[in-house]
Amino acid sequence: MISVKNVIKKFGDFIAVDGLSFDIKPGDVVGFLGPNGAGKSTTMKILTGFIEPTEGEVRVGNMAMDQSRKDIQTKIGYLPEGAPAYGDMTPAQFLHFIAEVRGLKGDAKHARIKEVVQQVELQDVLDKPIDNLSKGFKRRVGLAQAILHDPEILILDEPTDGLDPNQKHQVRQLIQNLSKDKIVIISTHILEEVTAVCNRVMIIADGHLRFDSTPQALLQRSRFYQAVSLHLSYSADISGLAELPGVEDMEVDMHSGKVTLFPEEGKEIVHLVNEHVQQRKLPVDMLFVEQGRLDEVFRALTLGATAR
Ligand SMILES: Nc1ncnc2c1ncn2[C@@H]1O[C@H](COP(=O)(O)OP(=O)(O)OP(=O)(O)O)[C@@H](O)[C@H]1O
Repeated sequence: MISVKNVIKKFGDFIAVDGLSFDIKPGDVVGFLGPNGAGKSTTMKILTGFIEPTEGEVRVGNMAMDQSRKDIQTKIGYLPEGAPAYGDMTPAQFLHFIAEVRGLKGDAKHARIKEVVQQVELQDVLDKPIDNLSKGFKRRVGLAQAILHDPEILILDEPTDGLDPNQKHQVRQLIQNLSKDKIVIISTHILEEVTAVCNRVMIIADGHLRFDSTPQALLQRSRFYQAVSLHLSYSADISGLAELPGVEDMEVDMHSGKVTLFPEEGKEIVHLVNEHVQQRKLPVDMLFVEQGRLDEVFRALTLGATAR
């Protein structure tokens, strides 16, 4: 369990993190979202003991960060922003070095390195200097060092940044395949990543926590949640759709022929809409229930946050 109480971080007069408090329990895979400069990386650095908060307390289990930093850090794997590494080393050398720092030895060390190299697919670049690798491969080296000692807590600052779509998918699978009693905290700008891998979302803006719940609860805040969209192949009288019980609003895009029906809160309208379409023989070639739009909710929650 990670416990954060009233954490404030100031850089001079500037307040980067402003009174954060939350608990994270084993099994939580937290998506940490926020606009640029919101304080995500700063918070992650505080959670790893990499920098100290100006005020407040971080505890991991029964240990306080300011008293047991080294012991806590043995439990944490951390992928910092940009994945710094020793650029003149090869991934093979770097991972051996990190494995030793993490206390792995002998056969166990070799077996674990081999396993991790396969997991993040580094086989082809093991003997090239890290400096010469592409951004995506550098990121994978960073990820490999973070998971090498199979930590209880994994803190990943934009883990899929710079990866191609296949690698993004693979990293998400890797996170999903981690044992279920770990704590994983991932910062990302990719909103869909959160619904793909996380069971909890925290949104910060201006150093404040603006949202802390499930991805589903985030989607439910969207005006589009459970809305029904349909597409007409040619124009027809659709006025009756807006009159259906449970329909609060209707929007029509004349250009594309797309019609969206917004339900009253908590109402499920798809069956009635479908029935109406059949009865009136409306020329509908596509009809689907919207899942909610994360970008819209994110904007609403972080609106007014200053760019920092
Ligand atoms: N060492 C530092 N000295 C001064 N200001 C800092 C320092 N580190 C971070 N900041 C400032 O604190 C604020 C929060 O930065 P942080 O890197 O935590 O944001 P972030 O949410 O991770 O942003 P991004 O999404 O752009 O990575 C920013 O305004 C940043 O410029």
